[in-house]
Amino acid sequence: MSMIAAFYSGKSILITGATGFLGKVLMEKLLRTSPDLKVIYILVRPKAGQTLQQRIFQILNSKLFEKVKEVCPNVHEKIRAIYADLSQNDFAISKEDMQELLSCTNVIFHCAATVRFDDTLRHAVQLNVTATRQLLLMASQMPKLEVFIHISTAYSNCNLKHIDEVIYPCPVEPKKIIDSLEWLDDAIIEEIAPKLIRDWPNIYTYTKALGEMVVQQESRNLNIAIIRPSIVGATWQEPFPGWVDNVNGPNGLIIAAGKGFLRALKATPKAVADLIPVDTVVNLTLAVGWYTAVHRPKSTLVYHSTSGNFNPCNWHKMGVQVLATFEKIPFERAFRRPYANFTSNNFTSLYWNAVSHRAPAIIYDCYLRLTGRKPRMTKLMNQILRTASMLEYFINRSWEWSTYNTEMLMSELSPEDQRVFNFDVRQLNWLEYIENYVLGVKKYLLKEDMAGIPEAKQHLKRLRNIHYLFNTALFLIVWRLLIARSQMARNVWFFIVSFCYKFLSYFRASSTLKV
Ligand SMILES: CCCCCCCCCCCCCCCCCCCCCCCCCCCCCC(=O)SCCNC(=O)CCNC(=O)[C@H](O)C(C)(C)COP(=O)(O)OP(=O)(O)OC[C@H]1O[C@@H](n2cnc3c(N)ncnc32)[C@H](O)[C@@H]1OP(=O)(O)O
Ligand SMILES: NC(=O)C1=CN([C@@H]2O[C@H](COP(=O)(O)OP(=O)(O)OC[C@H]3O[C@@H](n4cnc5c(N)ncnc54)[C@H](OP(=O)(O)O)[C@@H]3O)[C@@H](O)[C@H]2O)C=CC1
Repeated sequence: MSMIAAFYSGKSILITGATGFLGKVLMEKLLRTSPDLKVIYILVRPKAGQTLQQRIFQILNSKLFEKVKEVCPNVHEKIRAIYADLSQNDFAISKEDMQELLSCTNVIFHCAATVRFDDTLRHAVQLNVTATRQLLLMASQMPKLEVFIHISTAYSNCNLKHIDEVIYPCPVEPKKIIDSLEWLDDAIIEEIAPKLIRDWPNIYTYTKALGEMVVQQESRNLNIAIIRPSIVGATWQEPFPGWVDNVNGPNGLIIAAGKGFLRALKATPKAVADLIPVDTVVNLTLAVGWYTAVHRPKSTLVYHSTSGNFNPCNWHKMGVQVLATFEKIPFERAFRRPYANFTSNNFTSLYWNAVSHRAPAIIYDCYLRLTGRKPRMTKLMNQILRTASMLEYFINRSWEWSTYNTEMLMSELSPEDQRVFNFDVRQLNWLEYIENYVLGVKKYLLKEDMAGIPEAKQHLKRLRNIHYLFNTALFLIVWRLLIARSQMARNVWFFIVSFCYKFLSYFRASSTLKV
């Protein structure tokens, strides 16, 4: 019997960010392993013209939840969606709902955040810092609360090289920042933002660091733990391999590379690609929830959910495997054949951007214009290059994350829990994982059918022929221009032609002799 699963049985669990990538997998695993939990409260806002109910209906009827329905047929009854906007005062939750949450909640998983690297400082602080403080305040008024789990990121201290499982202080107190945002206007905030974030690469990682500090300062006598995942990727095993549902992190770049838009990346091939499957993060999160509630550690423990020091893989290996998978399982209607180049040199990177990215986009847009269609490739390419440049910081460095707490927890689990809530990435086979990942991107993000693979392969062959034809034509044109202008080029040309002629004559003569 799993002790972790038993712990969540009968519990009322509050999840923020349940409609996000991590939140959905967390909700799925909870329902599948503890189908007799009492209720999962999820704080949701209406979005993209959908009501709360429509959003939940769509999530629960997605492929991700198919297995859950076998063990928990009344899954809809287990989820109680509560209208909330985390950027508002009191989360804009109604009085009745708030009362219910305060009196019933046993466990909190705080996953909600803005993960955009380029968000405004005001919005990122509202979501990643103020909302965390507000949730902690709510938690302190919950008499039945046993544990509060805060999801942070392994990159919250990415301005350091070696990162321990401790909360590091930020140069400016979060409270001071929250207070000043109340009276400063947006223009001034954006002006001071670079000075505040100092050596953090973006507002996201900086505000996640502030969020952790808030957790430490406002923890009162709450039973809290922090999880720090690195780059969260598609599912490894559960509920099935390769599930992924947004374009964040590597996903968008995998699409761009598979469709042949992105053919070079400013990356350090030997740097560690610290990817961690989302189901591994969820298993660790649930195990930490159980451990913290049952063992009540004296201080707030931080757990790193990273792969680098258990089972390292570098960007070169990952890139090669991604490309190999594109050969086997190509994406449909690629713009160019997937090809790749990692370079850490600025000049080479500029060269590849011009030759491999911008020039083909401009040529294609000219073709669209000439055929009376609207040009779109340059805009798309700019978007992809902007995204790639935002992620560059993370693919050109390696970090060392200590994992004492994560390893301690692993040793505390029963063999059954180690199996059901496996977060041991030493067992992960990268080649297999990446293949499933790319397949998942094709199936669940691009919604492409496997039956289209032969046609996609044909399309790539056609692209290869066009590529050869284009290169040959380009070579001949350049050469013709050179010959017309330079005596030296003419001499070289006559030398090559006479050499080939002599070689062929010799070959013909020797084959005639043999006969
Ligand atoms: C030595 C030789 C070796 C050879 C080997 C071969 C090498 C191969 C080289 C080339 C090929 C590459 C192959 C790929 C293989 C592996 C991939 C490696 C990449 C790994 C990247 C790792 C990055 C890790 C970062 C981790 C940081 C910390 C993790 C976290 O804690 S949180 C989660 C991270 N958060 C995010 O990822 C959010 C990032 N996104 C943003 O901040 C923003 O979206 C933005 C990028 C700033 C863009 O903002 P905009 O306002 O301009 O646009 P908007 O958001 O409105 O979106 C516009 C449209 O673009 C789409 N889009 C958004 N994000 C992405 C994306 N990441 N990729 C692609 N497309 C994206 C979006 O959907 C919109 O589309 P539309 O709706 O159709 O308009
Ligand atoms: N993905 C990754 O690579 C990593 C993620 N993390 C952390 O994991 C956690 C989850 O990330 P992930 O699932 O990837 O992110 P997503 O962007 O997929 O999900 C974010 C969630 O937060 C919710 N949210 C955002 N703003 C509000 C708001 N104003 N009111 C209510 N809900 C809101 C979103 O709701 P809605 O659907 O309505 O937008 C969504 O459910 C975050 O704390 C993140 O920092 C850490 C390391 C890596």
